[in-house]
Amino acid sequence: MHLGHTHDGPAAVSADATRPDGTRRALRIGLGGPVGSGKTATVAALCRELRDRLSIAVVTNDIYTREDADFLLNNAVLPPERIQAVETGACPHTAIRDDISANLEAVEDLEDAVGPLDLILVESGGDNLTATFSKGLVDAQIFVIDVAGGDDIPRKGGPGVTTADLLVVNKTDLAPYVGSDLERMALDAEKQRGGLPVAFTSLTSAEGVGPVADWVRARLAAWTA
Ligand SMILES: Nc1nc2c(ncn2[C@@H]2O[C@H](COP(=O)(O)OP(=O)(O)OP(=O)(O)O)[C@@H](O)[C@H]2O)c(=O)[nH]1
Repeated sequence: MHLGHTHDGPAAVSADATRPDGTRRALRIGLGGPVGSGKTATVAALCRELRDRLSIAVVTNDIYTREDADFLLNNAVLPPERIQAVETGACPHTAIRDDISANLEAVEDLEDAVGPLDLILVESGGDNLTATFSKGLVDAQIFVIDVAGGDDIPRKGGPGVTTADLLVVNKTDLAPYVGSDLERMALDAEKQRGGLPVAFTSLTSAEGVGPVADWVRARLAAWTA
């Protein structure tokens, strides 16, 4: 399936935006990034920020468990029927890039069960810097790294850092404690990404996810335009 997706920013939309019944399907946004960078925390914060105005569902990917889904359920960020867990049983990036069938099924099941939906967030299992989503699964992707992973990660590059539609550098509150230089991270990210956006976040406060929520709103506006 070719979705005609590009990295040109909010104007980029997929070619097959309609469901078999002719209604517009939800915008699908993937969140990937290294283990522990804050993907689940970002998903939870986005749901809290956007759920009053948008119809949202989430697909989580874990290797052998449903820990991320359980975290979202326990924190009641969405009703249980809006959260689906995929157990990848193997390298997490396989399920989001190579054999996306389980994830596609989860996305379509959610749309059938609780649709119509505006937005589906697909959270990848934690992986390394090379994990990216198939464009057959998501319309746009967010790559989440954190300052505690080292301030040289943007400089090192890799497909997540260089090509994700939005790069999130999370846990800025920890920068003074781990000696990370945020300005250097911003400059390196800018150099690596050729103008694609970067958001610095700290999810220790409720409004910390603001820049990511704004970016999602802009994508959604382009999607529904
Ligand atoms: N100090 C601080 N801690 C954070 C922030 N965001 C997330 N955390 C914490 O970092 C830890 C990992 O966050 P998760 O959201 O589970 O990370 P993840 O990327 O989903 O992890 P995996 O799914 O295991 O790959 C948790 O203890 C969070 O509470 C932040 O902005 N600042």
